[in-house]
Amino acid sequence: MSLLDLRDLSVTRGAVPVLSRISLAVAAGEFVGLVGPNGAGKTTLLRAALGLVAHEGYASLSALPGMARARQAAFLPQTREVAWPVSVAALVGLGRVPHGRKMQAQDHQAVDHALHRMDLAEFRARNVLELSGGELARALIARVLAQETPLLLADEPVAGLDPAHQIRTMQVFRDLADQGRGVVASVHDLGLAARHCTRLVVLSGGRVVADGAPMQVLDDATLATVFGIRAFRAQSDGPVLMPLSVLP
Ligand SMILES: Nc1ncnc2c1ncn2[C@@H]1O[C@H](COP(=O)(O)OP(=O)(O)OP(=O)(O)O)[C@@H](O)[C@H]1O
Repeated sequence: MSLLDLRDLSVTRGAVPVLSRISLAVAAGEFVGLVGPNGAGKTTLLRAALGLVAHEGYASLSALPGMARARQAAFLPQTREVAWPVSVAALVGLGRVPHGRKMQAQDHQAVDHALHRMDLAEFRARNVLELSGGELARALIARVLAQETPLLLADEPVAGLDPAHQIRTMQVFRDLADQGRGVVASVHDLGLAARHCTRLVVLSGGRVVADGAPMQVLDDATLATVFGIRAFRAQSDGPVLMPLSVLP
């Protein structure tokens, strides 16, 4: 069964087509990495899939009423601004709002679990306005984890995290997929994407230009034509891909 179904999804900004007839289904058990150069349409695709951007075509989530959609899919936006001086635990607890009741034991458990997964247990009482950029990014990821939805959509979740927390976050997402949930995340680091995702979708110029197993998708031709780079490949406890140089 698909957790997300997009059919002929198109978005136009002004007179400019930003997404052109994207068809994509995401099943339980998949961790889909959305990769592509700056401006390829990754953010627009995630937002249109959620119905946050006017679009043509069909997006299964956008057809749902707000609260039902928030119980089906959690969304981590690219911007990480928090305006209120609340505790980390209170921020993460906002992930429980779609479950629509006063916080109960299972809600507190979900918050604790999310804090632990993002290595934030010691920060739970800290004012979010006093976190570093990476700590705040992790707190916002914890919030979407606490939402405990079948599907998680994340826009550049590992940007700004240190290497250990990048790997840990990608592993958390992979674990969610392995446990039968679905994750779609835009990722610029092709090495992390190749290593942790079960599937990569390559966007370029608002179109899907490749879709499949990570190391097959990131072949020399795609790296050259879409990203303008060449890369080193190896195997070491899984696939290794290291961008090496920009092609002339
Ligand atoms: N409100 C807007 N008005 C006009 N053009 C827009 C608007 N929002 C986005 N675009 C354009 O749509 C295209 C896709 O933008 P989008 O943010 O989806 O790309 P992206 O793949 O997420 O890029 P990045 O990797 O830089 O975050 C870009 O060319 C961008 O300039």
